Amino acid sequence: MIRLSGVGKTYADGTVAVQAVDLEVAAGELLCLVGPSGCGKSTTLKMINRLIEPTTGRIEIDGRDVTGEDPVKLRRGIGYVIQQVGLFPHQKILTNVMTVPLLSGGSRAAARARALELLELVGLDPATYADRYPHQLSGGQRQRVGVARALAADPPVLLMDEPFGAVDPVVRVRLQDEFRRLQRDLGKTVVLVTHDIDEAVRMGDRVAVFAAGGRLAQHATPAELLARPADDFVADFVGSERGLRRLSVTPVDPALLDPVDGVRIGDLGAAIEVGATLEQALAAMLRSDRGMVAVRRGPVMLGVLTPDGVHRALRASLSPAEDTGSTAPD
Ligand SMILES: Nc1ncnc2c1ncn2[C@@H]1O[C@H](COP(=O)(O)OP(=O)(O)OP(=O)(O)O)[C@@H](O)[C@H]1O
Repeated sequence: MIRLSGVGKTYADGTVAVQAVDLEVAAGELLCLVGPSGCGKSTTLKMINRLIEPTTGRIEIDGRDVTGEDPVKLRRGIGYVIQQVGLFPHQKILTNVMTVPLLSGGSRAAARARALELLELVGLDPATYADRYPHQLSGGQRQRVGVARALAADPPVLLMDEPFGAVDPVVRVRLQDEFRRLQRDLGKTVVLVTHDIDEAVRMGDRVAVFAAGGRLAQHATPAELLARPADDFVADFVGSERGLRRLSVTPVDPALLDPVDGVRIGDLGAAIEVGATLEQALAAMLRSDRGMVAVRRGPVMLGVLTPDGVHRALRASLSPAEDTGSTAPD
């Protein structure tokens, strides 16, 4: 859906912000751009909606070369969410969300109905919040309005620059989870910039790690990135806790469970649903103080997961080519 081919940006003063980057984002996928300060993440994002013109390369959305399009029209079809939400301070929340549909020529009644629906969708009760002004909201609530406003024109693509940067860690995790659910439900294609590796691996279907000088160091799924960093820079950036982080991005694999037969009911401890991550499985084991946890799909018991099973699941989550530590067949 979005394809960057050899896209680079050198600013007028000679600063190389982005070096020939190749990236693809499939329809409905969420890609996180992550890396240290000044490595070209925002520049890359802004080249997609032509707030910044690339010096080299080509950007396509749905096969259309966007460099040939009218930037204003292009931006109406691409939602944009930034950290300082940029709400109009003297307009009510409802009016703020209605702005884009009105600009696109929709009727007032339709824009209003859509805005009310979106406020509901992002978890802001319209009865309470629609008539408030931005300064009467908390940072997290303003961020939700920013997301509602970006969704108002129903764009297939959303670009987000540190969208949850201004809120405290607890609210941040909640917003991340809620947004991820919303994005999956609505099937939006999202490119999200963050400097936080935890946010990147938590939210991204794929993660692009940028290094100094706008070099794309690695583009991979969170599990691959944490298991096999491409070089020392990425290994350092994902941190020494990457082993632990892998637990939170690796789902429980039903094929790797031990059979439930022969396990005494009293030894089973807690039960988790099959979609859970290994981190949630371990947390359940620790909570129930047992060396295993039952895994079920609805009412059906699939098997039990043990710490050894967790280890096997981590090994199995690597693609065969990457699993250099695997034993040779006998
Ligand atoms: N208008 C400009 N003129 C010259 N250099 C610029 C300009 N805008 C950005 N830069 C430089 O380009 C590089 C990349 O900047 P960019 O904002 O894309 O980085 P970033 O990864 O988003 O950083 P941060 O996480 O700090 O926001 C930086 O070295 C920055 O100083």
